[in-house]
Amino acid sequence: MATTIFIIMIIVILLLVKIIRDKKYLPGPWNLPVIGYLHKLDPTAPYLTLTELAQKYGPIYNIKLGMLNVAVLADARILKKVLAKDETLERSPLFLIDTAFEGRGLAHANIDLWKDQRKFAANFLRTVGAARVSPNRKTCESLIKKHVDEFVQIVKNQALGKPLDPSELIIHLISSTGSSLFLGQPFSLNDKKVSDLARNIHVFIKLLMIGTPLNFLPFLRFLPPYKKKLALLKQAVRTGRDIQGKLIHECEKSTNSRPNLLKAFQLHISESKSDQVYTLDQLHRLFFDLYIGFTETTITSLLWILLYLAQHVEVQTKIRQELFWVLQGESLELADFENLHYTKAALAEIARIRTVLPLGVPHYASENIYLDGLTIPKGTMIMPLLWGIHMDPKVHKDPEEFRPERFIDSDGKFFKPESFLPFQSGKRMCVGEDIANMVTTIFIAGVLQNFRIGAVDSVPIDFTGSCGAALTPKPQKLIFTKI
Ligand code: HEM
Repeated sequence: MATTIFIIMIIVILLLVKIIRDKKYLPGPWNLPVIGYLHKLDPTAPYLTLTELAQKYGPIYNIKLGMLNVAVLADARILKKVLAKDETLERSPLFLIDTAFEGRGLAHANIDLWKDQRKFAANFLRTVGAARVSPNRKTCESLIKKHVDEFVQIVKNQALGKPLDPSELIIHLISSTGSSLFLGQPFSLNDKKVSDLARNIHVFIKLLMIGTPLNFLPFLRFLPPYKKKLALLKQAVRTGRDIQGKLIHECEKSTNSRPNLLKAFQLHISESKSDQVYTLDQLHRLFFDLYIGFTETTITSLLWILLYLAQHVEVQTKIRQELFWVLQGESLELADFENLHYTKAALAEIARIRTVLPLGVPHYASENIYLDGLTIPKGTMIMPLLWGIHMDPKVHKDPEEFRPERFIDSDGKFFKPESFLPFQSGKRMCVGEDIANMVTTIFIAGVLQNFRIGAVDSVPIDFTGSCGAALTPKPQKLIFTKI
């Protein structure tokens, strides 16, 4: 009996020490054993629950999701400091993500593979002109323009003045731009494989919601609803790999001389000392990651852009006027971008008010992180709460108001405040920032030089969105009329 009481006392003391030690680290709400704070996360909008907690506990706090410690960072300055450290380069273990990516590819690759593949991907993007410093930026610009022109022509010919849900056309625009860019092949409008892949990715990303309990409590996979979800995810991975296998195969057979991922990769297969990295499997996974990165985020961005422009006709007018003055009747060139201050401000405001990745892409503390007197313990998931940063009323006044002017300085020029981080920061920040900005700018210019965008009469635009890994707008119709 005395031994039992002694053991219980030791356990209680150890638990108390742990609780006190945890409290010393970061503030945060009380968590239940095993499930942590999962029961309180809004399953459809976890970024809102986490932003409310930031208002209560401050811009850096700790919660438990399942058994995993999570440091939620809702302050841009702190987030940048944390992501600048080599000890936070790794991705966090998350059951669904690990099941889908198996530590390979690029975006969720284990750290050694990531170092090599990140360099490879950055070089490849430079080669095809999809980077800020590249001799081939003009080629990339023409490629995007060609696809945007195609979009404009289809709307003109088939949907002018009629209610149109633009999502299918946008999916086609972006997925064929992505294929041209990564595989060097322009795919025809009738090639369903390309947009099927993007559609499949959309399903996949919806299933990959970071806040889902299955990510933190893998044993749930044996219960029916989660079992079904896991089966759907595995099916989406199989379908995706099947379609991309066909695309890569077509690329292999092609006589096209444009650079492509396959050629670049094969060059490494012959030069590489390690046959562990440059394998066919890794090529497929890398293509998948680049394709996901490219399609899901830019499709989502373009849809939000159309909805916000449709709601704010005065912003359309200002962008059109700016394009008129800067271009003077000529067509848009990359060199013009730096003079399109209002256009860039409008695009930034849309990226702020509807953050495409509201929970960012989490990292992981592989060592204790010491910062401004705070400690993030080794083994903690680092969650960049991008929504919380972009909607913080202390840094973005009246955050729910759509106001491009907040990105214009006193000289009338576009400026990027520190608290605007749609692509995160640090060594692992998005590799596609530059190409994403090229696509959105060329798109907005192409569309507004040809159309006035409006809501369908008496149907209010729905800005709520639905949240998987990305926050995507709900399907809805708009009207494109001739200017
Ligand atoms: C509006 C468009 C986009 C947004 C908002 C966005 C956002 C992000 C964010 C927040 C990350 C996580 C960075 C980190 O872990 O610190 C990321 C990573 C990544 N993005 Fe993007 N992205 C966009 C477009 C693109 C495009 C066009 C590509 C394709 C070229 C791309 C490819 C990737 C890849 C491969 C990663 C993983 C990087 C790594 O782990 O090293 N993204 N993106």
